[in-house]
Amino acid sequence: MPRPGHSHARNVRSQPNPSGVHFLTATSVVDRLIRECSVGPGEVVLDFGAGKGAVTARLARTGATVIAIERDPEFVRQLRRRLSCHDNVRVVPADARTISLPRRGFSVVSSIPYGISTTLLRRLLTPQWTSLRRGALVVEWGFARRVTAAAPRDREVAWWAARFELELVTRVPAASFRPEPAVDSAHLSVRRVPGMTPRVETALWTLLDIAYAAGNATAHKALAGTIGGRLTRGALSACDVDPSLPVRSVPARAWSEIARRLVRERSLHWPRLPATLVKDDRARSAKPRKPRRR
Ligand SMILES: C[S@@+](CC[C@H](N)C(=O)[O-])C[C@H]1O[C@@H](n2cnc3c(N)ncnc32)[C@H](O)[C@@H]1O
Repeated sequence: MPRPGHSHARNVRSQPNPSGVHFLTATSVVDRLIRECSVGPGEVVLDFGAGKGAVTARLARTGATVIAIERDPEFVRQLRRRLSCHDNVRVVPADARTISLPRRGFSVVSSIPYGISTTLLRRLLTPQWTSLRRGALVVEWGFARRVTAAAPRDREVAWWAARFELELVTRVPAASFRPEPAVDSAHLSVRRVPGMTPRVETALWTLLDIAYAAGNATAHKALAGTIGGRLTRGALSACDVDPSLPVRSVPARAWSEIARRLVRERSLHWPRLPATLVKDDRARSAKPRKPRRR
C-alpha cells in the first residue's frame, strides 16, 4: 500500500477497473477539502463528476447550495436516490466541459475526472470574469505539480497562477480510492490573488503574451523591446526579479506585481483583452497583441 508522502506508481498495485472510474473513499480527504474551502449556507458550491456522491453527500451537510454535475445516467440515478432528503442539493445530468457555470460567485469542491482536468481549469480560471471564488480539488499528482510549479512553464498556467494562488496542499495517496489508481493524487487549493483589478489583469495578459512569445529570452530582453528598457528595468528591480532570469523562471506572483506596477505608468497604453479571455475558455487561441507607447 502506498503511504502519504511516498511515491506512487511503482508502489501501487492497480486493480482491474473496466469503467476507468476511481471513487474517493477516504472521508478524511473529503472533509479536508470542505474545511479548506469553508463553504456554508448562502454559498454555491459545485462538484464536477460527482460519481456516487463521495464529495456531494458530505457537502450536503454544510448547508451550502450544492450543484452535483454528473454525465453518467446511472450515477445520476444513484445520486438522486442518495441525496433526495437534502433540499440544498441539485443533481444536474450534464457534461462538465460544456455546462454553463453560475454567474454569481461559487466555489468548487470536487475530486474531478482527471481526463478533463485542463479543460475544467481552463473553464474556471481563464476567463477574466470568472465567478470562481475558491476551490479545493483532488487532481492527479503530476497535474498538481505542473500547475503549482514555482515558475510557470507556459503562458496559460502563468495567466492562471498570477491571478489565483494555486497551492498543492498535500498528497492524496492512491489508497484513498477504490479501485486504487496507478498514481497518487493531490489536494489542490485555488484562491484569488488579492488586488487583481481588471486593469491590472489586462496589463498582466499583455506582459505574459509578450514574454512567453520570446522563447528562452531573459525577462529584460523579452519585455524591453515593447515596454522600453528603463521601465522594464525599474519594474523588474522593484519586484525583485533578476533581469537576467529567463522568462520561464519568473515566479507567477512576480508577474502579478510587475503588472500592478506597470499599469501605473501613464506612458503605456494596454490593449483590450482578447474576446476569448473575456467570454470563453479558449485562451490558447488568443492572438498575441502588444502594448503601444503613447
Ligand atoms: C473519478 S470519478 C469520481 C467520482 C467522485 N467524484 C468520487 O470522488 O468518488 C469521475 C466521475 O466523473 C464523471 N465524469 C467523467 N467525465 C465527466 C464529464 N465530462 N462531465 C461530467 N461528469 C463526468 C464520471 O462519470 C465519474 O462518475
